Amino acid sequence: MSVEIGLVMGSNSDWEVMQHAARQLKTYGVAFEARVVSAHRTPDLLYEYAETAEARGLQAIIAGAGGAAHLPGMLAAKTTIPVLGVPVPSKYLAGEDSLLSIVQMPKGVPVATFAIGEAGAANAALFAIAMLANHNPELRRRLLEFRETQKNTVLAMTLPEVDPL
Ligand SMILES: Nc1c(C(=O)O)ncn1[C@@H]1O[C@H](COP(=O)(O)O)[C@@H](O)[C@H]1O
Repeated sequence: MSVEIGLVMGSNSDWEVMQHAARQLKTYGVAFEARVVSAHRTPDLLYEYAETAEARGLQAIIAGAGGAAHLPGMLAAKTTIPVLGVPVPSKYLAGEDSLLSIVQMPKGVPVATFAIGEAGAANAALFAIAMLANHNPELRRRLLEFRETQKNTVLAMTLPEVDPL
């Protein structure tokens, strides 16, 4: 199966968070490639990655980065393939810097921005899967199945009794 989703991150230190995207994609059997690409440290590679993405058949790029997280925005600047940005928690500012760097794009260069951390990484993958599911009934069926399981998990939740004061 040809690769459909690009999963890129600014450093291998982002993997602990970004693996949650990889695991979702793998669960749904979506072919993806995981790469380290940095706008700051490997700008030429970033250009090459973005410029070849369409020809290589990528349907979306999930890009995670922390701190001055320019990777998603620079990818979006160089390709019209949808870019889904994941703010990776940073050491000193807990990922608020990453979030603001990714979400505050200038008009005309969109990046779909997700939550900070592993929920954002997992949701970016689920969003990419939902995009693919528009043309893939089996993926649509599996997404609905997942939502049903998730709903039943919540409905089965119980809360502890409390003692009176
Ligand atoms: N934000 C970016 C970019 C970029 O946006 O191009 N390249 C690396 N980084 C981020 O720097 C952080 C620290 O990286 P190191 O752990 O390698 O020092 C990572 O969260 C990475 O995403």
